[in-house]
Amino acid sequence: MIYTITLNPSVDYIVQLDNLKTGLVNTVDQETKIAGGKGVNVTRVLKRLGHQSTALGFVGGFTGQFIEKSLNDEELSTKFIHVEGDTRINIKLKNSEETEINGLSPSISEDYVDKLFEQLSQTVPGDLVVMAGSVPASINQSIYSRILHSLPDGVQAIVDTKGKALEETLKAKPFLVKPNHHELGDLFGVTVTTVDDAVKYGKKVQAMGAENVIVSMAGNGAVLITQEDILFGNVPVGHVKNSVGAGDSVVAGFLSTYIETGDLKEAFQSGIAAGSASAFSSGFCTEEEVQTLRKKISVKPYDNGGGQR
Ligand SMILES: Nc1ncnc2c1ncn2[C@@H]1O[C@H](COP(=O)(O)OP(=O)(O)O)[C@@H](O)[C@H]1O
Ligand SMILES: O=P(O)(O)OC[C@H]1O[C@](O)(COP(=O)(O)O)[C@@H](O)[C@@H]1O
Repeated sequence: MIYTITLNPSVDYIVQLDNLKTGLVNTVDQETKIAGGKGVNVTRVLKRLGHQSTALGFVGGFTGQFIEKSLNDEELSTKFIHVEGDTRINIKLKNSEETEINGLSPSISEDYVDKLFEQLSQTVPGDLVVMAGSVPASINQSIYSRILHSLPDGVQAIVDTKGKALEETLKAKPFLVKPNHHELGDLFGVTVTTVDDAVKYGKKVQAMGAENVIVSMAGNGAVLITQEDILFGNVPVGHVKNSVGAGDSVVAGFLSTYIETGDLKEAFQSGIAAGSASAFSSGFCTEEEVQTLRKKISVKPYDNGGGQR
């Protein structure tokens, strides 16, 4: 079984507003409301790539109902824990740049966290757990690490988070983490701009405990650091329509091929393809789009001396 955990899901309110005038009344040009949050998006994309998973996490209020209904309409399996308060709304404002305003999550009491641990006690060796997204302020930032320690041997865990939650997670030795270059830089108080930087700081993340590390660098390619190799993959050229969920698609694309082949390099290639396919579409990637883009990506050993900067 595959489980995704979204402690902090969201209703993503994605608006196109080409000519924003601050301090005045604006009317959006286009809008979409979508059930989001990192683990939720991983469950969604996994299904598109032919893999069933169950979305776990906390939802509450009218926004929580919207998320559950949307996912059930998409025939995705969910076992959310219902909390008091409204699940947050995240505004994604698109014009010549993308501005994000993420809402506050509801307060989640320890009883609900205990319920999540109860659900996870059902996991068995061979299962995969994806923990993705921020940790609500009311929950200790070490929760992913606690979850990792609670899982039976033989359950592999992928963690996609940032800041303190990422730092804490590494101590519990996850199978894979996927920071983007901003999140990687923030962890060390530096700016990561080049592939060399991504490799340098990605290796530090590995030394801090992650077995494998993917550093995604938006349009500048991605790096995979495994126990044996350091690989670089280009991203295909295309028009980015909506990058919300592109990183989550990398995780889903990777996982989907990893389950099928057990091959990290193949999985990495699919991850990039899924990320770009989602970025190039107004919603999320389809399997066909991923297969098409996959052929345009070459994954090569990172060459310290050569032209991948
Ligand atoms: N300009 C782009 N061209 C092609 N692919 C892109 C572009 N921007 C993002 N992507 C795809 O989305 C993935 C994730 O983007 P990134 O910005 O690194 O992460 P996140 O969405 O987590 O912030 C990239 O690895 C790539 O596959
Ligand atoms: O939990 P966080 O880190 O605040 O992120 C939540 C946001 O990330 C998303 O999952 C999108 O993530 P990516 O663009 O990185 O794939 C949105 O659906 C959501 O609004």
